[in-house]
Amino acid sequence: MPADPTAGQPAPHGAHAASLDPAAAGRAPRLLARAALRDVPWEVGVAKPDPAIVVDGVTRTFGGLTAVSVDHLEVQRGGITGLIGPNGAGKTTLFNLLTGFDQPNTGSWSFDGRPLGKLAPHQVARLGVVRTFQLTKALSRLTVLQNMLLGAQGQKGESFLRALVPGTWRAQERANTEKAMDLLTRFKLDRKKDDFAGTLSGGQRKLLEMARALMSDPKVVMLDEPMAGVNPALTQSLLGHVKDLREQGMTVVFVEHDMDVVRDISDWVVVMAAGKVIAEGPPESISQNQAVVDAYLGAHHDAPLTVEEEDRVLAEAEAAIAREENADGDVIGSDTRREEDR
Ligand SMILES: Nc1ncnc2c1ncn2[C@@H]1O[C@H](COP(=O)(O)OP(=O)(O)OP(=O)(O)O)[C@@H](O)[C@H]1O
Repeated sequence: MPADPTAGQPAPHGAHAASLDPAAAGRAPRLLARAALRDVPWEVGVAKPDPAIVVDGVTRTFGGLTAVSVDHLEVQRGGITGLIGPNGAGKTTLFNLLTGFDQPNTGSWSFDGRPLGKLAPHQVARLGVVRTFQLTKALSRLTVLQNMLLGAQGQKGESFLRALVPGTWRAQERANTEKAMDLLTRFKLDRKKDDFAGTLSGGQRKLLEMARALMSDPKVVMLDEPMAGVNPALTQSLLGHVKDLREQGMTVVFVEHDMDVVRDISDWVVVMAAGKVIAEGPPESISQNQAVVDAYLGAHHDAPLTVEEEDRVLAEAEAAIAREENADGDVIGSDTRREEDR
């Protein structure tokens, strides 16, 4: 736990009590984000010094299943927040709700103090919150460049009056194309600009989707499993791009299953299980958290066990076997089970 006297005491929700450490001024955004969160207690629903997104009482049920039930969650501005949890924990559903792709049964949430509930995805995007999808939504029959231009905000050509003044939208179109090409160059997709998106590899599509999300100059970028299905060479490049977003002052929330990736890039980690937030804290706090270990083991662990988890599971199995041996004295039978366990 942090060496902070208030640790263990939940800060009042929505409080902007702590300000950025003045000594941190002039530091890199990564260090600023870490410094801002340094003294935040590792508690579910804890207030952040400068929250960009605040979620209150959001629930979403499908029939009898509660997919999301989040009492209170704050996302620190300018940091990278990793959202993790076993399969079916409610991560994607929460993303869908926060970005207007789904509607909750109850609850509210805001960005920069502005309520976002009931807004359509394009309205949420216009306010500066954009997302990518677990399965990429790049339109295969459009070229890479056309996909990028679809991501641009405020297409002046769409307005009837402006369409009467072609010069206005031509200038806008030129500016958008220039911006798209800059982004494509940054994401090393510029040479593919005229290829159909459908011909790109899985990893290149992920890059395209991230680049397209940036066309609208977002303030918050929500990435749903940006690394899934991406080959190792592109993973490094994608990771670099996610870190870049923070360097440019954006707030990033991303869903990820690979704990090495989560540890590498997150300033803060939020863990969901069965729709609820069950833990939050810096990456180093998460693997020690019993509720998190239990949630993953309960979900039959879709990711490889850590060495500590493996040791714990083996120790528990050995203790159970020893108990059985003591109970019925059937040493030979137990030894057989022991072999099977190995
Ligand atoms: N449209 C839907 N209709 C019915 N049930 C749904 C729907 N969408 C999600 N669910 C259920 O809600 C729960 C949460 O799903 P969700 O996809 O949000 O989990 P997740 O944490 O993103 O999982 P994963 O890591 O596997 O992507 C799951 O039990 C899922 O089956």
